[in-house]
Amino acid sequence: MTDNPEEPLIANPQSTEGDQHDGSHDVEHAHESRGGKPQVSPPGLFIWLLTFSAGISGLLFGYDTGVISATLVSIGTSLSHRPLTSLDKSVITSCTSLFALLVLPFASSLADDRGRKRVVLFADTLFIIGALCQAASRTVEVMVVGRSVVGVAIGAASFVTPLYIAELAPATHRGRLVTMNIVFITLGQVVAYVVGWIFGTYGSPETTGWRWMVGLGAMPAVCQVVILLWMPESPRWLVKEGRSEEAREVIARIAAGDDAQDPSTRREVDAVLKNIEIEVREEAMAMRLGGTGVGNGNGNPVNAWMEAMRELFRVRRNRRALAIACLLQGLQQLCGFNSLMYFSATIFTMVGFSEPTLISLVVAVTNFAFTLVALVLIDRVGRRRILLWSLPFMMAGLVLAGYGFSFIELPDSETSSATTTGGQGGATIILASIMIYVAGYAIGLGNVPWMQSELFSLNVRSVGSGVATATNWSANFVIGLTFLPLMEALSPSWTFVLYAVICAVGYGLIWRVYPETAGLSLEDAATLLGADDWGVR
Ligand SMILES: O[C@H]1[C@H](O)[C@@H](O)[C@H](O)[C@@H](O)[C@H]1O
Repeated sequence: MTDNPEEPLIANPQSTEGDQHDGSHDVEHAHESRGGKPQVSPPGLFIWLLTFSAGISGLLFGYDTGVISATLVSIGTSLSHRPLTSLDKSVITSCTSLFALLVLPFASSLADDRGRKRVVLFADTLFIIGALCQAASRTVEVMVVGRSVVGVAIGAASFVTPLYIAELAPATHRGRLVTMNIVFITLGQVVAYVVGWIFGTYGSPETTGWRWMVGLGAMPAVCQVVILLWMPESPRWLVKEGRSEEAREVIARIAAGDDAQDPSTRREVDAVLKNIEIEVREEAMAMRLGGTGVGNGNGNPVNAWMEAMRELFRVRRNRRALAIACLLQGLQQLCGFNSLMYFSATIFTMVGFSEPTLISLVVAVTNFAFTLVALVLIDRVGRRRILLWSLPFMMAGLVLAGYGFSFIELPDSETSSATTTGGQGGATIILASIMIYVAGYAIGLGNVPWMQSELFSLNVRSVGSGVATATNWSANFVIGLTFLPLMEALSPSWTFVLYAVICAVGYGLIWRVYPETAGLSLEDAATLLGADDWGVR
């Protein structure tokens, strides 16, 4: 379908016409109404339940990344009987991103070998162990071990949850359901900031307050284990494992919101299953012809992973999918958003706000509120368009923040703990511009990169998503490490302008190479990239 350059690339999510002309029907959840007008039924209760249970991983991801800022300022001398040094703080913070990064190759190979759901359960076990380990820690070293275990859990969950949801979701609602995961991440960050503020203000931080903050992370993980035990595996993975009958049952349960006994629903189920089977067969054949072995690594997960990696770089459309996914994930972090997530209290102290932790809640709440807006818009507007619309707001916010900082007079060094002699006007401009920037980020770049799995064809979907997620965590690590030194070396104004320049470069690249994938089936979206113009037209 995608070879036709005249084809509309923003498939109307209210219509399935664009998906049906190649014989492989993408009729998920769409029907002809009496008037002959296609109708899309809302996702059924089951698919919402599934998304909700899978989304708890997002809540844990958000909570554990957000809670560290409050924890660090509450620990006092309760670890190793001494105050934390700057090095302790950096190691405690960054070991999480580092381990999130390191686990990805293993998580993606495990997801292919054992299934998506098992990886989510594996991550939960680690979330629980990591939370308890942190809460019980008496020394900095044990705390670092706890944060690293949580890092492994976050890395595995951040990669497999969007994949699991995308493979279960009907095409017409996929964007919205994957965005639900980001809603949970940003909600987790809001909860972490609120919990941090409550325990920091009203608890006894030096003794137990901070232990509660980190220990509470175990609770959602326990709930998720219980719910997920009743949830099915991804039908696409089941077909790949030769378990088509089980896959049919799952697809039927997903379609049951439309009445499973209805003949048109049964036809839908058959069509969706056939579509997946065709893709799995074609890919196995392509791998054989390409001389990359039998396509399953002869039963050895490491060989299978290596084969999939070779396939990822050998085939043009896979390389392109990878380039786009890594571009978006890298940009999501290099635009500087998480420097606000981790250091907003520091920034607001610097510009002279008296309640910096409360003000920094503005960042988390704006991020959450505009992720909800994205939830409504994403399938209607489309991924490419929403990015091209929101990036200019981010750039404007960053440049304006840079301008606001020019009113603030900082002492010569120590930007992190400085007080300001600047006027109220500068502080207000900075707060308003940061809100514009965060809103733009949450609508586009905060969630679109996580739609990455729809760019890849099935045989490389898991490794491709893994590499792209690794790009995200590497860039996250770099931003966390360089923000404060950059503020000192370049000045706050130029640091924010630098992030604006990165966004501008990203805008150009997205405009050039990122095609619209909204409303397409995962199979069609992956095919789009084979076109000469990268599918952008
Ligand atoms: O999509 C999420 C979300 O935008 C979070 O707020 C951010 O902290 C994460 O780094 C990102 O991956």
